[in-house]
Amino acid sequence: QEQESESDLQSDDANLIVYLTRTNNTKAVASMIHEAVGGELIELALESPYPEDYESIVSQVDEENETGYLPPLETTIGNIEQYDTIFIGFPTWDMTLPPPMKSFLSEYDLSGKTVIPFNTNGGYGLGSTLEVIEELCAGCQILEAFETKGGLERDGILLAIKNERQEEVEADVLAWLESIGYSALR
Ligand SMILES: Cc1cc2nc3c(=O)[nH]c(=O)nc-3n(C[C@H](O)[C@H](O)[C@H](O)COP(=O)(O)O)c2cc1C
Repeated sequence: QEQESESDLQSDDANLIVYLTRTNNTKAVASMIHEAVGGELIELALESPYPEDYESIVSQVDEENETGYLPPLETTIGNIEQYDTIFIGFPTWDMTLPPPMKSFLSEYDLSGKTVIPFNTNGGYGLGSTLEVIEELCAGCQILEAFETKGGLERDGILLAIKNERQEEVEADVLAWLESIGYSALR
């Protein structure tokens, strides 16, 4: 798999960029970070994918949040100990952290690592995502998060981070990386 060959190529690199995306806005930001800082890029996939239909996913996520259900991940990350820094990317769902990212943080012990959140949302911001990350990530050093407006599936806006918007977000990402102490590799 691509993920494995990437890890071979970049085995010296201690960054992991793991992200969840549905309509590819968060993926666009993940790619920008990857291009800038290198490392391994992994998209989270579920054993049982969410429904395509928007209303159906909204009610499923709502219920998962209420019951605290952690959907099993299909993605496995071998040898997580090798990474010092883990960028975690996610959309805002239901004004909180999406259940699959809760699954990831619950499944892997990231204590002692630097965790760097990044997010896209429909314009309502981070909600309680950072508080949930703090709870699930005891012993992590959590750096300042990146947050930007992506799509708004409710209103039929899917991938919004493209064309001029992509350039705008890229400039913001690079400025943020610099502010948290990363200078871009390229
Ligand atoms: C199930 C679901 C719930 C969402 N809830 C919110 C929300 O509470 N607040 C918000 O600003 N955007 C919300 N959105 C919009 C997404 O955060 C936004 O479109 C984001 O850019 C999607 O990222 P992606 O393209 O990487 O999937 C929601 C989207 C979905 C699919």
